[in-house]
Amino acid sequence: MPVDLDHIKEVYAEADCLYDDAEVEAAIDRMGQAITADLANSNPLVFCIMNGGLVTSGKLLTKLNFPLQIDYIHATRYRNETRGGELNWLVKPNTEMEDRNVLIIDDILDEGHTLAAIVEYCQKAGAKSVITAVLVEKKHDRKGVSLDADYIGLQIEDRYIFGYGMDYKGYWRNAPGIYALKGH
Ligand SMILES: O=P(O)(O)OC[C@H]1O[C@H](OP(=O)(O)OP(=O)(O)O)[C@H](O)[C@@H]1O
Ligand code: HPA
Repeated sequence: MPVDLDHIKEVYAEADCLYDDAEVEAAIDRMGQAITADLANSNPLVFCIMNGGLVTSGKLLTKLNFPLQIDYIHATRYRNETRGGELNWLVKPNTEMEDRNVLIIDDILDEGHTLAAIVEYCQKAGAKSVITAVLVEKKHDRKGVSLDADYIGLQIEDRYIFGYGMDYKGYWRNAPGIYALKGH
């Protein structure tokens, strides 16, 4: 079904800004400092989880001023909807991770299924350690798995959010802050 761009624009205009650009940047700075303190000598292999993890990965990686390698994984569970379903692996990792310290970067830990499946995949592929960093963690009691990320930028209330990589119907990943849908 074609997307109604007027609706997409209206959603942005009416959304509540939960964290503005400066607040999100400060959170990414803090994550960068913590990760640097812990991983600077561990030669990590960093996986960006596409698509949502793109913006957080790009911004965070420039704060990690030490030797590391980058690859990506493309897995999706929401497929431009506001409710998740089966995890669909579109691109599995290409870089050998046997005996590597793996750092996974994603935008959001919501019900937890996506991150849990990716962590398990990396562990089975022989990673020495699997460390996780998410820009936001959503607080609610609908967690599908019990999984805490190692680095969390911001805590978010239980609303559907977009911006900084997170989408509403495939749009507004580019929004310069974290916004919640009106009434959700
Ligand atoms: O904790 P969960 O409930 O599993 O949700 C978190 C996942 O959902 C989003 O991905 P999505 O499936 O929307 O794909 P996208 O990254 O392309 O937006 C987000 O980027 C996370 O990867
Ligand atoms: O609240 C959300 N917004 C965007 N993408 C998401 N993926 C899981 N939860 C969300």
